Amino acid sequence: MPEVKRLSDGIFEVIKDKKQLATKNLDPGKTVYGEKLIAVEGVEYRTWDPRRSKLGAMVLKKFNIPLTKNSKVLYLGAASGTTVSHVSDIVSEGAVYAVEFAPRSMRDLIGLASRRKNIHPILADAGKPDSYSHLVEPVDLIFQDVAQPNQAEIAARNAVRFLKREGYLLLSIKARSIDTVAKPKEVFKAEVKKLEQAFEPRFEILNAKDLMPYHEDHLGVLAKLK
Ligand SMILES: C[S@@+](CC[C@H](N)C(=O)[O-])C[C@H]1O[C@@H](n2cnc3c(N)ncnc32)[C@H](O)[C@@H]1O
Repeated sequence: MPEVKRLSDGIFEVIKDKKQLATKNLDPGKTVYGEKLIAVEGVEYRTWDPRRSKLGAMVLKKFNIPLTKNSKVLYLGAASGTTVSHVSDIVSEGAVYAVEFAPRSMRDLIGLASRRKNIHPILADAGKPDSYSHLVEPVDLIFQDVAQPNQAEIAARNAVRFLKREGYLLLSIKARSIDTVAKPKEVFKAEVKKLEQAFEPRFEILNAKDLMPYHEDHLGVLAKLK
């Protein structure tokens, strides 16, 4: 019989044959991307694969993920909604504003949002927050996974527009999207420095770690507005 251990608000570990990350399924009986459903004491959980999710990897790398069931989240780079669906489970009474600019992914995301009322899909370029400012309320957390050369700048533009004063930024930085030849460590150092110094608003970095062994050459960053 599997057991469940709570890691933080809405995030669990299911202990069966081996430990698995999981969230409580907001849409019982349904899977989103081929993950497993596990019932424990009448509650259904969906397993969460850290190799398919930078946020999942950050949980396992002991980032303190500042999400609660009431959190409002701006999610930049939603793709087809793999990780968005887990955020939707976690912020069960909050909201996820999911921005994605690829129409094919947006179709999947709209399908997901039709079953999960806390997901608000937005077809837009995350680098142009003015184009969706009428659709998004002030948020407690911005999660960004866009794999673009100007990742830090995109984060700052959205933070100044949407992040509450005490809000958090969780960022996945992909070294190869910024510089294909430089050493990832050097790229990470420069990006963290940008977040701290280059833009208004400036960020205080609370945690920054690579996401190995789940994602190669990716840095996870947790930051707060200064
Ligand atoms: C690495 S994938 C995201 C995976 C997703 N976060 C997950 O865990 O399920 C990056 C996504 O960001 C999207 N993207 C890249 N640049 C973007 C931009 N400027 N605005 C909106 N979406 C963008 C891409 O189309 C792609 O779907």
